[in-house]
Amino acid sequence: MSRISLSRFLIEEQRQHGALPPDLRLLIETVARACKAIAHSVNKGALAGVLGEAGTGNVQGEAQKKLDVIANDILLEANEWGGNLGAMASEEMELPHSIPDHMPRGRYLLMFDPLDGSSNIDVNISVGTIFSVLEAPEGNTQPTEQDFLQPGSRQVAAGYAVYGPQNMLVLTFGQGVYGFTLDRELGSWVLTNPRMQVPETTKEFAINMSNMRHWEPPVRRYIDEMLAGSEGPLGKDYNMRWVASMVAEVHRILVRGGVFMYPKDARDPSKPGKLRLMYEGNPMAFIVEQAGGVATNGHQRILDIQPTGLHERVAVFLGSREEVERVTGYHKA
Ligand SMILES: O=P(O)(O)OC[C@H]1O[C@](O)(COP(=O)(O)O)[C@@H](O)[C@@H]1O
Ligand SMILES: [Mg+2]
Ligand SMILES: [Mg+2]
Repeated sequence: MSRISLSRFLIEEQRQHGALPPDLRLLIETVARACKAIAHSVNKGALAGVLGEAGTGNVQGEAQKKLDVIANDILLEANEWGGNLGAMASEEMELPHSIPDHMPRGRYLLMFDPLDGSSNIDVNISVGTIFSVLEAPEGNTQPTEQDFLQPGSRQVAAGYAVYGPQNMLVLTFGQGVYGFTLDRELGSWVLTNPRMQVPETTKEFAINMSNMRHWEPPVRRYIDEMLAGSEGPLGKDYNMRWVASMVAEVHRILVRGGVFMYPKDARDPSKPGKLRLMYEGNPMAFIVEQAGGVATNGHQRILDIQPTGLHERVAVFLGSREEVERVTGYHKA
């Protein structure tokens, strides 16, 4: 079988669909290279002394793990010299990081969650990287935070890497979703999952059930109905999974279907959810929609939300069409 590397795939994609400008292709290659370096650190774990706390906090008041900081630095360094970016924003940085004057600049804006699911690092469960690419407003060579605040429907590319039993990279440019597996010996990403599709129906859901008492009535109703199984109104038995790494949950849903939820809850009424819109909600919503699934905040399509802040939170319901439409309908009822 002839193997299709990421580089070959990107060049063919450019030729066939014309949807992939050369500078975007190079940007994706740079991010993919950075993810390979992050995979290397994650996979080495204790052998490289990268487990445990960094002893610092991020802008959102969360304690940073060593690997949160390492992954952030790897992405910054790789992309600073890539020549295709105006600025980068990250979960781990309060403000956007502009490309310094002496470095080559480009027209794109890159956002990332350098290490998603960090609570799983020290227990050897899958973690990942999530990224989203926007175009800077035309002619703007010094992008500011304001320039990042575009709805997710304007993303030109999005993807995630999952560092697990296999390291995988999943990408979309708005022409379907493609998955690559890292060949660790050769160091190359190889196309293994062309045209990934989320099955329309499912019997599997993912939610942190320990938050049940804080949920809003539509979410309680939906979960109660699923828990009632074949004796309840939905007429089927459901299974539940909760990895606590959004990348791992979304990857499972892309492979075998399911519905993932992190709803708004009453613990902090000022926040519309736990997950971050710009570098968790939007890229995952773009990927899921491109794979035939649905992604909403319970009320509207995530990709239609007009962001107001770089680290804004969002409620997330995503995955198999039938289930996401059902729970979204309950919010509207
Ligand atoms: O610990 P909880 O409340 O179940 O939250 C788990 C969620 O938090 C996250 O870990 C947030 O990501 P970070 O590790 O990047 O902060 C999601 O990946 C996951 O879905
Ligand atoms: Mg995250
Ligand atoms: Mg993170």
